Order: sequence, then structure tokens, then C-alpha cells
Amino acid sequence: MTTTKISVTGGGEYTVSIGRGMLSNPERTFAEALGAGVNKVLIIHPPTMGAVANKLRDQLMGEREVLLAEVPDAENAKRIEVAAFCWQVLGQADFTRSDAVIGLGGGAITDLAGFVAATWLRGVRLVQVPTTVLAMVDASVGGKTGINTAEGKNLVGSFYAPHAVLCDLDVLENLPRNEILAGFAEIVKCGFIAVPEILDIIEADVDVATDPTSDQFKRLIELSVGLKARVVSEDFKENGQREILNYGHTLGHAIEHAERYTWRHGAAISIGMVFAAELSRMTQNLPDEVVERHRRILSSLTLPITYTAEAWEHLLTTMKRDKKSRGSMLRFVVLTAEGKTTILNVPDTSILFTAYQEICA
Ligand SMILES: NC(=O)c1ccc[n+]([C@@H]2O[C@H](COP(=O)([O-])OP(=O)(O)OC[C@H]3O[C@@H](n4cnc5c(N)ncnc54)[C@H](O)[C@@H]3O)[C@@H](O)[C@H]2O)c1
Ligand SMILES: O=C(O)C(=O)C[C@@H](O)[C@H](O)[C@H](O)COP(=O)(O)O
Ligand SMILES: [Zn+2]
Repeated sequence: MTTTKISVTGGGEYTVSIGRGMLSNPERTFAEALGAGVNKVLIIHPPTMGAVANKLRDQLMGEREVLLAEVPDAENAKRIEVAAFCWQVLGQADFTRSDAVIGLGGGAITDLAGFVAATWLRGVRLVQVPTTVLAMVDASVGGKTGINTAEGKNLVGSFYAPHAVLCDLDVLENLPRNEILAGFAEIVKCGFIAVPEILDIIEADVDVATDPTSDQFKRLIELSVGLKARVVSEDFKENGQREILNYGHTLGHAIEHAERYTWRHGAAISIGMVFAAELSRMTQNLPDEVVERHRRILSSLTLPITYTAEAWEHLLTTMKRDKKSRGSMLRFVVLTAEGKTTILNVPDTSILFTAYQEICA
């Protein structure tokens, strides 16, 4: 299989490589990705990637010193204590500005590793090696890094572009099916906000589309990364256009917070997208069939599309802390048509409650 290379220019120039065999035969690919002059590398990984990280360390050792930092799994990695542990490892091993961090894992790990690389000595080289569908199509690209706080999702972070992103599709072989499907929430997001071809491919045959060995799967990864690359290259720091990538996230992040970060990100934003579609129907005359298409496609991926009525007040409180808010004004990404977005300012939250009732279980 040929490796697809997608260029990104936001926050620096780098390439996202999508292919196979990069981890089983890493020496050349990683030497190229790390670039010249790197003497020390810290691989940050979750327990599930321990064996892969060990093997990678052994293969990269020699030319450079390679250390591992195993951190807690999933959202438990996105905590200030875990970032502090990584800073301690870097400090005790005398990492300098010519050294590098590799983020090897799902989106939680690439967000954490990005944050650690952005903050250590105010910025060291970062190579992202995403190992989930979600991290390949979204989290590893575009330079949003961050951790959660008790008050909300990703409330602390920075924009810090990687030096390279390596998506080795072979690593998905052991990714549980529910994680593959959760990652598809972000792929569906790309479909509704800008690339309807994505929706057609999933609808044509959901089993083939979600099979990591199929051509359709690779095409979906490429289409999603391609969209993200275009958007973040134009608006790295989210001053406008980049907000479209937050479709479904205003409510989705509030659900993750309500569930104390135990839910999969993709599951929460699946519900968030149906909510945003309902809001779009009410305010932008988005046709019923587009709203129903959200429900049909997300359900075909076994993703949730409803949430509990009792949670509303908590969700509203949390949504006010969303990064798109300006003062007391809540702002939502909504659709004017399939593939077309706009921003909805919401001075009066009663309309949000009406839309929420449409998604209550
Ligand atoms: N920075 C961004 O632009 C951006 C974009 C989207 C999402 N995110 C963030 O990404 C996170 C979600 O990422 P995620 O869905 O990848 O979750 P995750 O990182 O929690 O990984 C999901 C699970 O898969 C396991 N895993 C990872 N790779 C595996 C593999 N190859 N084989 C077997 N198991 C594997 C992990 O150990 C974990 O249990 C959220 O924190 C979200 O906020 C960030
Ligand atoms: O890259 C972006 O921009 C996104 O919004 C992509 C989202 O899928 C991602 O979950 C992101 O981390 C959300 O960012 P936040 O600024 O709302 O925390
Ligand atoms: Zn997301």
C-alpha cells in the first residue's frame, strides 16, 4: 500500500503520513519524522501501547537515547498531575531544546504529549503517532493540545503544531470495535460540515467503511485528514473558520463532563451533533431529512443519539464555559445545509432547551 502524504501549514509546516508498516520498520520513517539533531526522545504512551512502545524504543535506540513514560489510560492521562510526571521525567533526563517527544496512543495521549512538548522549555519537537481512528483523523493533526480540569474539558492547553504525524493503519489491528466506531463520530462530523462524500461512503456499506483493511476505510481517513489539514492551515488559532471542527462539541463536551470523563469522546459528540442538527432545523430551516440522516448514520455506527432529560441544568452550566463562548453569549456551530455551516449566537437559552427536548431519551 502506498503512503499518502498530506501537508499542513498551520503553526509550522509538517506532513501527515497515512500508510502501513511504519511501526514494524520504523528506523527510516522515524529518523525522517524526528529530523536532524535529536539526541533524546521521550515516548509518552498508555499501558495498552506498552509492547509497541517498548519495541519502538529498542528500534530507535543507538542513534539516540530513548525513554518511555507510561501514563494512565484514556482521559485519566489528561490531568495536570500526569503532565507534571512527564515534566519530571524530562527534567531528570536533562532534555534540552534539541530533543523530542513522541505521543504514541489515542487522542488523550496525543493531547497530553502535545501539551508536554509545548510547555517543556517552552517548546520541544513533537512527533505524533496516533493509534486510534479518532486520533488519526482528528486529535493528532492541527496542534490543539490540552488537559481537562474539574470545571470542564480541555480548559487548559495551547496551540502547538507537531513536526510530523505518522498514521500506521496496521496499529488498528487490535483496536476494539467500539473504539473504531467512536472514532467514526469525528469522521461523520467532517461529512456533515463539509465533505458529504464521507456520508455516502458510510451509508453505502457501514461494515466495509469501518473495516480498517478496506480501501473505503483508508479513503475516509484521507478525506477527514484532508479537511482538517485545509481548515487548520487557514486558521490555526481558531479565530474563525476552525470553529466548524467544533460541530457537536458544545453539548458533547458538557456530556463528557457530566459523565466525569468516563465516556468515549466520540459517543458524547455523537449526541452533540444530533442536538446541533435539531438546533439547525429550528434556526436555519435545516431540512428534516438531514437531521434524520444524522440519527440514521450515527445509529448505524451504534453511537448514542439521546441523553437524559434530568441533566439539562448541569449541561447548560458547563456549556457556558465552552471556548466558543464570548462573555455571556453561547455560540454554536450549526448547519444551513448539508456541508454548509454558520455560527449561531444564542442570547436566550430557551431555544437550547427546546432543541434538547428533541434528543431526550
Ligand atoms: N486535539 C484535538 O484536535 C482533538 C480532536 C479530537 C479529539 N481530541 C481528544 O481525543 C481524546 C479521545 O481520543 P480517543 O478516542 O483516541 O481516546 P483514547 O485516547 O482515550 O483511546 C481510547 C482507548 O483506546 C486504547 N487504545 C489506543 N490505541 C489502541 C490500539 N491501537 N489498540 C488497542 N487499544 C488502543 C486506549 O488505551 C484507550 O483505552 C479526547 O480527550 C478528545 O478530547 C482532541
Ligand atoms: O481541531 C479542532 O479545532 C477541533 O475542535 C476538533 C475537535 O474534534 C476536538 O475534540 C477538539 O479537541 C475540541 O477542542 P476544544 O477547543 O473545544 O476543546
Ligand atoms: Zn472532537
